[in-house]
Amino acid sequence: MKIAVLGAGSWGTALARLLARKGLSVVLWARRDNLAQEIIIRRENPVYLPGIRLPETLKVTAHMDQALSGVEVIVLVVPSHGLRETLRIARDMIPKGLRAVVSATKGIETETLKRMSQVIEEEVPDLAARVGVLSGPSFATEVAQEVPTAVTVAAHLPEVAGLLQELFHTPFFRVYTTNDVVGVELAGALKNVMAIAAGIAEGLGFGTNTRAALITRGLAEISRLGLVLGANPLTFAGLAGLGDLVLTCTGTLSRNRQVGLRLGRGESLEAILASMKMVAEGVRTTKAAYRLAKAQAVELPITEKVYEILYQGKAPAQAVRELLSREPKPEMPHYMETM
Ligand SMILES: NC(=O)C1=CN([C@@H]2O[C@H](COP(=O)(O)OP(=O)(O)OC[C@H]3O[C@@H](n4cnc5c(N)ncnc54)[C@H](OP(=O)(O)O)[C@@H]3O)[C@@H](O)[C@H]2O)C=CC1
Ligand SMILES: O=C(CO)COP(=O)(O)O
Repeated sequence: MKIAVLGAGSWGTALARLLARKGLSVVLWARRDNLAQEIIIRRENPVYLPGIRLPETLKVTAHMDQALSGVEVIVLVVPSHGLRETLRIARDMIPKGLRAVVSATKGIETETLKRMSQVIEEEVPDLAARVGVLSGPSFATEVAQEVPTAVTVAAHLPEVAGLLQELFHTPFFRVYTTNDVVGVELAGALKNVMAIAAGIAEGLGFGTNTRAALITRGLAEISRLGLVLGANPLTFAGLAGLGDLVLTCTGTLSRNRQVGLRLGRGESLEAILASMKMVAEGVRTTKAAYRLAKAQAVELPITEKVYEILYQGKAPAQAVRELLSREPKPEMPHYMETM
């Protein structure tokens, strides 16, 4: 089976490596030819996944027609703000016999408030039935080091989920399936907002109590919005939900948590972003989540404070004071209380 991985950042490179190591025929598409050439010559992605040797069999190109020629599965791993543009380049070259397209991107489009699978369905309607989503706690570097990892694949059709499960499964990469596409996508996107919040708390010098509170109340917030948008609430207790939330709020490898950490220590967002080569999806997702919450009239207090810090210049310490001085309330919504 031939597979195209579109996006030669850390995650695209790690997933392409995983698939190629399984003996599959894999082409990695980079949008810049100089990066593609560097990867081919060095057998390593020096910009996004340094120090990881890539298999000789892995093909790399910056030409979309070459990447998509004869493929049966497409893996989309460009940042969320580049997905629509990438699909527009690719759509006329997608072979008729494509069996599945899977998004490994974690984000929500800021302008349209659409999830990545919705963007795919909109840009390439013929593929709507064959869309899947891969998400869960999985730092690219650790996957490339073959550290035991478990993730979730979501698809509306069981045969698509099954195909993708078999495709990605390895002795170190365990893949579960679900049909809750909405829940898995929202969980993967929104945890990045909470990772920024957890980083801010750490940057301000708070401790593990604060982090645990943010993870738990963050999960409540994600579930609240997810429920309104049609997700299965149990998804948020799974790998794409709690699993990824814990990973990104605690893991030093998280770029979103790093952004928060530096904000909490007093750096400006502009300076932080200017110094980063890699994407921190949570910065854009905060704006999307804030807008979604307003549109759906759902209360997201942590997201709202992260939004004010990122986009309205609020001082992190002031945001924390405001968060804590909100009116006391029950932990669970009334309809979930047993007495
Ligand atoms: N890294 C990780 O551990 C994980 C990441 N993800 C998700 O995967 C997605 C990709 O992230 P990741 O690989 O880490 O990102 P990186 O920051 O490592 O790399 C970004 C890649 O996307 C390319 N790119 C940037 N802007 C565009 C655009 N507008 N159109 C097309 N390509 C573009 C970059 O190319 P160029 O060099 O030319 O700028 C680069 O190849 C994100 O949604 C992320 O949340 C999910 C799980 C794990
Ligand atoms: O999504 C991720 C791990 O599951 C990666 O998180 P960061 O983008 O914060 O590094």
